[in-house]
Amino acid sequence: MSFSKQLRQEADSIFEAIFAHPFVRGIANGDLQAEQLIHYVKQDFEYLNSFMQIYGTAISKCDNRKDMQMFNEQISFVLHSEIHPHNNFCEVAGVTYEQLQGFPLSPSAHHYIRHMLTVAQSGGIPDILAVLLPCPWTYAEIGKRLLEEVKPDSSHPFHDWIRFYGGGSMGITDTFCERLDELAESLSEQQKQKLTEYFLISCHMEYKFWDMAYTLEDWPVKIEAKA
Ligand SMILES: Cc1ncc(CN)c(N)n1
Repeated sequence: MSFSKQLRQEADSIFEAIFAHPFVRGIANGDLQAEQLIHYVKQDFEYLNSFMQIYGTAISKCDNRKDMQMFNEQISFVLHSEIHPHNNFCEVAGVTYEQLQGFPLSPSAHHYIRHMLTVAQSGGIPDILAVLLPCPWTYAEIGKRLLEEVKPDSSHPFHDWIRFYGGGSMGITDTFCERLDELAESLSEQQKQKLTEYFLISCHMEYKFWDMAYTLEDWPVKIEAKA
């Protein structure tokens, strides 16, 4: 079995928990509250900014143009395409996208971003692929499942979101998996164990990110903004 298939198998219970999470069920049923959508977009805007910076770190560590191109194309995807699902949530919540930008991170978003940044700064390309993969992978599978289950028409509030993530092929997930499998061939079992740990923590953090949005997670003590 390929290394990426092993990763997917090890993470299966986390993927299933994500599919069953009330925020994901809320996308299927179209019954999320405006504040939950707003909290999600505020946090995800910052998350995707950091994600692009991590792609930049990955590019600085590449030793060939093919890998550089792979990461570079993903920066463009986030900048120019991944705004559509955010706009879908904003429209349903009745706010503009611009109103939701520049907010501080909530604990789970902070934790997830710091996890990816630490691995990206200390590791090489295999480490970076392992820590980033749950982001496209879980969303592609959520999208596919919801597309099959809901078969949303244009009257479904999250029609655009579901079609965006579920409509394509596995796209970048397959590309990242293929590259990771190639690189894993020359890694020791110990190194692969470390990559597995990075991957599983990111999967757990994908779950926590949905939970953060659903519960409107915030820091336990409020600090008054300075005048
Ligand atoms: C937290 C999170 N994970 C994944 C995705 C999909 N790129 C996202 N927008 N946000």
